[in-house]
Amino acid sequence: MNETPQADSLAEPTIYKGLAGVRVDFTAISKVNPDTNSLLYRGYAVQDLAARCSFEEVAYLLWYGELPTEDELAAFEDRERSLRHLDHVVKRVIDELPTTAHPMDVLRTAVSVIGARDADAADDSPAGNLDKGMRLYAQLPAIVAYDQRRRHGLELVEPRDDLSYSANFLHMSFGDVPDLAVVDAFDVSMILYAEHSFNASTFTARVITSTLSDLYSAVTGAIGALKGPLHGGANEAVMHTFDEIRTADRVSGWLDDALANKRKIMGFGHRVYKNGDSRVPTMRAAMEAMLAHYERPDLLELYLALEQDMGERKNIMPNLDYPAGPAYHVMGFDTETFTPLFVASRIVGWTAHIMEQRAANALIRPLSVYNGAPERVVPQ
Ligand SMILES: CC(=O)SCCNC(=O)CCNC(=O)[C@H](O)C(C)(C)COP(=O)(O)OP(=O)(O)OC[C@H]1O[C@@H](n2cnc3c(N)ncnc32)[C@H](O)[C@@H]1OP(=O)(O)O
Ligand SMILES: O=C([O-])CC(=O)C(=O)O
Repeated sequence: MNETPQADSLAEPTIYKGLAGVRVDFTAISKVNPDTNSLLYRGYAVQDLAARCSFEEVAYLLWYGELPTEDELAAFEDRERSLRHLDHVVKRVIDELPTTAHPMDVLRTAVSVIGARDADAADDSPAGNLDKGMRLYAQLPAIVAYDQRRRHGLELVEPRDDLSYSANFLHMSFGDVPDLAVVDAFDVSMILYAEHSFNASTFTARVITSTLSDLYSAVTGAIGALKGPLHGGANEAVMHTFDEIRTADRVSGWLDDALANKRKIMGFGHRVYKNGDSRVPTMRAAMEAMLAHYERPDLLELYLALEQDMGERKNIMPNLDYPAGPAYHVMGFDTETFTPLFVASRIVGWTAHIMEQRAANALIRPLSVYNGAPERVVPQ
């Protein structure tokens, strides 16, 4: 595991397909430990942060390296609340897009527009990047909420500056603030999704940053990487799976077919965790609270049946997207909005990594082994 590709003999190079098991850099932002099934953000266990902190405190922690004092938190919250309004040009551009466009494409486009309108887009100083990160963190909820509403023929709901990040996100999405239990469960999901070391989308952001490109370019690339169903797109795919299966008694037959057809079961498995995802117990508790709150025992039955059957047949455990999908569903989000919710949270982790990469940069450019046609002569 400590061997690097460079250590291989030139005669017989080893291919690290998918970069599996390769360590490409240090990071001080989070530690994923598959041996202990644990995840630390800046040294703090994620389940403790979810139990005791708000998403705002966790965002501050990931960016600044320490939890905020009371005064620091108040100033941070004030700043976030002051930046919540959807830019009118971004709204106009979104209005030009078909309502059939996938919300991840809308979000990617919106970030591009914000970047192209930022006169300081090229300022990649730590302060400049922190400022851009803060603006995106504050504005992505308005974009996600508005896009969902317009797809349902509903008007934009303006943000409220007397509400927390999560309460305001839900208010902009649904036009009212749900019970505190729902706000808390949503906040927990934001905390759990915020950061996960060198996952594919974060690595994409770091690759783009390594060329000295700007933060907006890195974030649009990361959104593209997160969209795929092997990564963030899995939370959406989990709900499609549930829609397909419909009831718990159909799980076994459905799984027979799916596995016989070599389908990947969305929301299960992980590149790093092989004995269960550190975040699942916390998200599962939040999801169970939501299924009880919205009186959906049928969905819990289906959830448990598929989890059990996958465990027994394949010994593959759920990842964070598995409990997040049904939780977002009962909260009232449409399925296509699930991965944009992931983006709204992960913007914090991505931008922390962009700043870390920028502070100790090396161009990311691995090697490949050519296996195409032998050298030949171009016909005259
Ligand atoms: C927040 C996140 O991004 S978490 C990840 C979200 N993604 C998903 O939920 C998509 C479904 N899961 C998967 O496709 C995979 O588990 C991944 C992509 C997440 C991880 O993949 P890898 O580390 O490359 O594992 P790999 O694909 O090599 O799997 C090893 C074996 O388990 C099988 N396997 C892994 N996950 C699954 C799954 N979800 N369903 C069925 N089989 C699976 C593979 O088919 C493979 O079997 P084989 O050896 O017989 O070919
Ligand atoms: O770490 C990964 O490969 C995927 C993941 O769980 C995440 O990005 O949250």
